[in-house]
Amino acid sequence: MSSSSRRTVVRGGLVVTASDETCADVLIEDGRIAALAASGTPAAESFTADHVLDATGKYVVPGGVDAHTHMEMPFGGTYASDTFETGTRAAAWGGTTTIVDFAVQTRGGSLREGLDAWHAKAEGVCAVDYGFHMIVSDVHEETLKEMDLLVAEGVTSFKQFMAYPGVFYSDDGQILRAMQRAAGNGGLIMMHAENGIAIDVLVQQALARGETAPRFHGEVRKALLEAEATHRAIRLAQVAGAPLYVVHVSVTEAVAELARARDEGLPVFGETCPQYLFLSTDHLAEPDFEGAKYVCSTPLRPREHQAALWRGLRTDDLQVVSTDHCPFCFTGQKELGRDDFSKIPNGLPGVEHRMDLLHQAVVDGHIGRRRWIELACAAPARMFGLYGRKGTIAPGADADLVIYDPHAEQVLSAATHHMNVDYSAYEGKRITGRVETVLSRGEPVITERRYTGRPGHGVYLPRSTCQYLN
Ligand SMILES: NC(=O)NCCC(=O)O
Ligand SMILES: [Zn+2]
Ligand SMILES: [Zn+2]
Repeated sequence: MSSSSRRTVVRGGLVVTASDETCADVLIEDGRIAALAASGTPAAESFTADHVLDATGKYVVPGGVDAHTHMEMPFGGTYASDTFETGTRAAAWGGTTTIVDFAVQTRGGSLREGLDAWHAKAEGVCAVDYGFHMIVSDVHEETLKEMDLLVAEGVTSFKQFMAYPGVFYSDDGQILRAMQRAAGNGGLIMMHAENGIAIDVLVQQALARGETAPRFHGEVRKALLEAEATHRAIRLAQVAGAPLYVVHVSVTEAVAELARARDEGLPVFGETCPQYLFLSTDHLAEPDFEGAKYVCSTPLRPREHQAALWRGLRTDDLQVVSTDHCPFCFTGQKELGRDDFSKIPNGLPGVEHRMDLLHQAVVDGHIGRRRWIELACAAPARMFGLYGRKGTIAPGADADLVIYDPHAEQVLSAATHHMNVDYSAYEGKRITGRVETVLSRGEPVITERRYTGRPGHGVYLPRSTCQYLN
């Protein structure tokens, strides 16, 4: 049966959105949410459907929106090991029904070529819906004009890098010019804020001292150099009159920069990722090259930084939790840097675990239940122009729903995850809570812990501009 003729009712769950918690039945029609009514009331009893899903004792939450993934991303001479097919399937297993991935402009290439290449990778294979940001790694007059065209067609956010000289790096002039363009066309600049020029000096000095192990990746990428770059990005955006979204914030000092800017009234936003909330430099320091599994940039930090990140998430100095999912297998990929940490491909797998890890944060008392949904669903949808359709449960929204069992116990492991990568960054971690059933536009993608989706169900999502600024 196609989604256009399917009527489904989800009965008896606690419907949790970023703003409300109500025991309600949810009626789905033509792939969208048609109505909600308090469970047990005549209005709810009047919902008739071909399919009834019993959510008694469970939560019914919006499908997660992961606004930071890198499927098949080229890095360090290899490619992220999840394809759009495997990565979106793993996302679905974890209750994420929308990803926004990063199309890459190669140096010397146009934005259009990069975007076309990413469309070709994703089209017809995704299990859940997807949109694109654009990585701008070669700012010049043509690129700037192309930014306008992309915003008009629904690619409304652009990532720039203050890190990775010679690869994705932009200097301050290039950043300022892109920000000025975004100020004019409504785009949102997403910034990888680390001082890559200074870091490269420290990398060479460390290697010259024979410091080749994974833990030195964390030591050379200093907290101060993230804070400095965050400060510089904020002030460049201020000069340009542009909004700014800082990705993968990992240190106390960077949160402070964001908080100060927001107190000044600047349209500045921040994202962190589960790895900075749950993992630390202890993992990077694991012996026998095991630390390579945890090499990502910004790097994992000493545990002391986690309190500031949690506080930022509670006080709204940080608005979004995304995964920065960028998996590389330990065997054959992370191993490229066995003798030189700077050759370890940067990135961690995580798209499958974000909803669960943030639910664990609810259980642990770091955040409340509605804040969980705000950070994982509503805020990323709003930030990247998808809210209304994605990120909430309300009449007219896409019926992207998760039936979530808050009492189930699970242990995260490479043996049971669905990401195409040979290790888990969270191996052995116990989680209270588990995704049971996932609907994407009313279609069952996960049904009581069985995969019932299909490649090609996921559609491309053109996006509007940032809805925090409207
Ligand atoms: N984060 C990371 O280590 N890899 C992906 C690329 C990026 O986001 O900088
Ligand atoms: Zn980055
Ligand atoms: Zn990233």
